[in-house]
Amino acid sequence: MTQQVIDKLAWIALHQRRFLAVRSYGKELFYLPGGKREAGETDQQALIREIHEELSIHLEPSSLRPAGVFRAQADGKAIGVEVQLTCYWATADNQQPQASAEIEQFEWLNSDSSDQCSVAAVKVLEWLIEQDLVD
Ligand SMILES: Nc1nc2c([nH]c(=O)n2[C@H]2C[C@H](O)[C@@H](COP(=O)(O)OP(=O)(O)OP(=O)(O)O)O2)c(=O)[nH]1
Repeated sequence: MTQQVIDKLAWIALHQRRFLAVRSYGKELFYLPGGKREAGETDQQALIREIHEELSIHLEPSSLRPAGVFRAQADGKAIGVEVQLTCYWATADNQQPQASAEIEQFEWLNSDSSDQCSVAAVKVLEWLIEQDLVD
């Protein structure tokens, strides 16, 4: 059996020991913002495009730094289909996030909200707690 992995990029944004999470229309759980590469895109280009589409925020290209890679069961997919989140730190320009495109809601979450997050997002959250970056 071939194992299916959905490869995605994600942005870890922190504010007052909370992390930024988004929920798409029609979905129950919150995700880390980000998405899949399009043909020919670098990680940087894909992440900047996705974050602009989802939150109307422009990430500064030179600020992107790898944070970690996290893999878990993909929300809403058949058992065994996994999502791999290649996560980056990045500085945004001065804008506040605005939910746009497919995003219905964004929230700054902490560990109290892990039951509202996808398994992959919880993995990132657990790592942020270990690093003492989120409460
Ligand atoms: N960006 C992101 N995606 C996540 C997280 N957790 C998680 O399970 N996913 C999953 C949800 C989907 O099963 C999978 C692919 O998401 P997607 O939005 O690119 O794809 P989709 O299957 O919903 O839609 P499509 O693009 O194939 O039309 O990624 C997360 O924290 N962040």
